Amino acid sequence: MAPTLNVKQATGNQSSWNTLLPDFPKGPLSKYRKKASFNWKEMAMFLDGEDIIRLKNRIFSALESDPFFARHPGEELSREKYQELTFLRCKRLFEYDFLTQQEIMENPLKILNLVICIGMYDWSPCLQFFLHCGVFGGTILSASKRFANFVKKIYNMEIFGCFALTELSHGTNTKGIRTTATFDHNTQEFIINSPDFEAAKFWVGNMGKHATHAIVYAQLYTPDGQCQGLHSFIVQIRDTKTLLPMPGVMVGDIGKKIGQNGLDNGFAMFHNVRIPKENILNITGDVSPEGKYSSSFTDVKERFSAALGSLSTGRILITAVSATNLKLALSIAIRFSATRRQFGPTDEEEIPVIEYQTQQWRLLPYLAAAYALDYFSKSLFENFVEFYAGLLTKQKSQRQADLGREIHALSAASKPLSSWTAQQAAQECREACGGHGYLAMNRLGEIRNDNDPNCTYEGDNNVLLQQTSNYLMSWMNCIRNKVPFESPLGTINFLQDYHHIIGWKFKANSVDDCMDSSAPLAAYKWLVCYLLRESDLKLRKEKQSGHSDFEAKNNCQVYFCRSLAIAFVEQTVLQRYHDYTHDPNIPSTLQPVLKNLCALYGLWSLSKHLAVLYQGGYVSGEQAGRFIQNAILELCSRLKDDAVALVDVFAPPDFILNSPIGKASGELYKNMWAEILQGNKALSRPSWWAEFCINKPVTGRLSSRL
Ligand SMILES: CCCCCCC/C=C/C(=O)SCCNC(=O)CCNC(=O)[C@H](O)C(C)(C)COP(=O)(O)OP(=O)(O)OC[C@H]1O[C@@H](n2cnc3c(N)ncnc32)[C@H](O)[C@@H]1OP(=O)(O)O
Ligand SMILES: Cc1cc2nc3c(=O)[nH]c(=O)nc-3n(C[C@H](O)[C@H](O)[C@H](O)COP(=O)(O)OP(=O)(O)OC[C@H]3O[C@@H](n4cnc5c(N)ncnc54)[C@H](O)[C@@H]3O)c2cc1C
Repeated sequence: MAPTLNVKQATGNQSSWNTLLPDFPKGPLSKYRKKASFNWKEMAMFLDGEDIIRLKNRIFSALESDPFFARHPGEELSREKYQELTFLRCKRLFEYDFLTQQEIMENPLKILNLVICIGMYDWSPCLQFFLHCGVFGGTILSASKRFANFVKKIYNMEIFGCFALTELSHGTNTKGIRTTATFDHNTQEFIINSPDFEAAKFWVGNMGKHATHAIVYAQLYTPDGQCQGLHSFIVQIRDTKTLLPMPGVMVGDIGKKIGQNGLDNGFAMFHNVRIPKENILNITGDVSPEGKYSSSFTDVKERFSAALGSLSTGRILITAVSATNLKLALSIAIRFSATRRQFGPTDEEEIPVIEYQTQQWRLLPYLAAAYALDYFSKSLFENFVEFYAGLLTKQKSQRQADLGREIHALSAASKPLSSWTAQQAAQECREACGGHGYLAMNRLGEIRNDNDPNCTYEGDNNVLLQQTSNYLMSWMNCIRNKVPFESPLGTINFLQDYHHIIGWKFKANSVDDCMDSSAPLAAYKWLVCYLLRESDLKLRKEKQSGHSDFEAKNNCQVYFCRSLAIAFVEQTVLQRYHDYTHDPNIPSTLQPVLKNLCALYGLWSLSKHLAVLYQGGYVSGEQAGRFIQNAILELCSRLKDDAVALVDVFAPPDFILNSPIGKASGELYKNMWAEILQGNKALSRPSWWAEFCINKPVTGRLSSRL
C-alpha cells in the first residue's frame, strides 16, 4: 500500500493544548469527560496538528463575531431572504480571504479544512463559495494559461460562476447531454443552443439568481457537421452590471428544495448565444480558426474520461463533507445521550441513555465510522493533490493516467459510502435524541436534509458504484493469467494474491481474536476476491446466454458488482485506517482508543456482509457469527466512556454546532428552554386568535355540499 497521511503530528505540550483548546464548561457532561481513557486535547492536537487547529479557530471565531453570520433563533427566513443572506455571507468569505496562496501551497489540506469549517456553520454559503472558487474557478484554472484574465475576475468577484453539466432530461448519462456548441469560422465564435426545453441546463448551483458565467457542457460541432463529443465552454449568462440575462439566454430558479435552500439552483436555455472561440475550455480538444478539430487524445474513451476528470474533485470533497455531517450529527446525539436520563436500575436513580446497550450499538459504530472516514477522506484528498499537480504541469506519464483512473474508481465509491453512512447516521441520531431530535432548533433535520443530495449530485451513488466495479473487473484478465500488476496508490495490489486469498477461512476462535481490526481486514480481502470471482462468473454467464454487453452488465449489479464496489471501498478505508492506527509512532496514550475505533468500524461494516461470508464459505458454524456480534458489543461497551471525549475532539464550538441539546456544557434542558423562550412569538397570542374566540364554526353547515 502506498504511503498515506503519515503519523507526523507532534502533540505539543499541555500548555499549548490549553491555549489552543480551551476547557469546556463544567456541567452534566463532566462525569463522562473524567472517565475518558485519553486526553481529548492531546487527540485533537495529534489528529489535526497545531497549524490546522489555529486555522479552524481563526475561521470559527471570525464567523462568531461577524453580524452577517449571527444566528437568529426562533426566526423563520423566507427563501428569498435566505438566498440573499447566503450571498452576503459568501461575499464576506471573499473579504476574509482566510487562506493565502502561500498557505495553500504549503499545506493543501487547509482548503479541505476551510470547506469543512464553513460547512459546519451552514452548507449553503459554503457550497456557493466553493462552486464559484473551486468548481468553476478550479476547472478554468486547470484548463490552460489563456484564461488568466478570467481567473483574476473570478477571485476578485468581478464575475460569479457555476458549473452547468446536468440538463432537465439528462444527468447521470453525460453522453446524452444535448446542448450544442457549433463553431462558426466566419465570426470565430461558438453558437450555443438548447435544442428544446428538455435540454435546458437544470439543477445548476448559483445559476438560479446570480451567476454571471457558466461552464456549459455541450456537444461540439465543427463546420464539417461532425459531432466531436462533449466539451465545456465559458458562457456569460447575465450582465455583470445589472444581473439581467444576456441576449438569447433564458435563466431562472428551479424552486424550493428539500434542503440547502440558501443556494439558488437554476436552469438556463440558450438560443443562438454567441461566445468567442477562446471560450472553449481546451482541456480535451480545440478548434483551429479554419474549424479543424484537434485533440491530444486519440482514443475517444480517454478523451471522454478527461472531459469528466474534474468531477473527481467534487466526489472527493463530498466524501469529506459527508464525514463532516456525520461528526455534526454525532456531536449532538452523543452529548444528548450522555445527559438525557430515562429509567434506571432503581426507582431513585435514572441513568443516562448512553448506558443502554441499544443506544451504544446504534451510535458508537457511527462514531468509529466518523474517525475512519475522516482519515480516509483526508488521505484521498492528499492523493488527489498529487494528481492535480500533474494536471497543472501537463504531465502525460502512464503513472499520471493510472493515478487518474484509480482516484476516479476510489472517489466513485467513497462518495457513496460516506454520504450513505452520514445519511443513515443523521436519521439514527435524530431518533436517538427522541422527540427533542425532531425539534428543528436542534439541527438534526437540517443536517439530514443538507446531507441528502450528497447521495445524488456529482453522480448518483448507485451509478457511480458501477465505475468502481468496472475498474476492479478490468484486472480480472491479469488475475486469471497471473500477470503481475499494481496501481499507483496500491489499493488493488492485494488482488495479485487472489488465488491464495480466495482459499482463506475465518480463523478466530474466540471473541478476543476478533478484537483487532486485522480480523475484519482479512475477511474483507477474502470478500472482495470472492465477489470479484462471482461477478466475473455471472457476467460471463450472462454473455454466454446471449445477452448483449449492456444487458449482461445490468443483470450483474445487485448482489454482485454493486456489492463488490461497496466491499472494496470499505476494505480500502479499513486498510488505510488500520495502517494508521497500528503505526508504532502513535502516542501510547492514544493508540488503544484509536485501535478500538478501527476494530469497531471494521467489524460493524463487515457484519452487514455476514450472509455472503457464510454463503461463500469463509465462515461456518454458529460460533463465528456470534464472535463477531459479541466483539461489536464489547467494543461498544469499551468505547462508551470515551464517547463524549471522542466527540469533543471534533465538535465545533457551540455557536457553529448550533444545537441546544448538543452544547458542550451538557445543560440540555436549560439550553433548550432558553432558546424556546427566545423564539420571537413563543409566548404571544396568535394573530388569528379571533378565528377561535369569535368566529365559531356552525357544525354541519357544509354537509349538504358533499
Ligand atoms: C464541497 C462539495 C462540492 C459539492 C458540489 C455540489 C454541486 C453539484 C454539482 C454537480 O452535480 S455537477 C454535475 C455532476 N454530474 C455528474 O457527476 C454526472 C455523473 N455521470 C458521469 O460522471 C459519467 O457519465 C459516468 C456515469 C461516470 C459514466 O458514464 P458512461 O457509462 O457513459 O461512461 P463509461 O463508459 O463508464 O466511461 C468511459 C470511460 O471514462 C472513464 N471516466 C468516467 N468519468 C471519469 C472521471 N471523472 N475521471 C476519470 N475517468 C472517468 C470511465 O472509467 C471509463 O473508462 P474505462 O473504464 O473505459 O477505462
Ligand atoms: C442539490 C443539487 C445540486 C446540484 N447541483 C448541480 C450543479 O451545480 N451542476 C450540475 O450540472 N448538476 C447539478 N446537480 C445535478 C446532479 O449532478 C444530478 O442530479 C446527478 O448527477 C444525478 O443525475 P439525475 O438527477 O439525472 O438522476 P438520474 O440519472 O435520472 O437517476 C434517477 C435514478 O435512476 C437510477 N439510474 C440511472 N441510471 C442508471 C443505471 N445505468 N443503472 C442503474 N440505475 C440507474 C439512479 O440510480 C437514480 O436512482 C445537482 C443536483 C442536486 C440534487
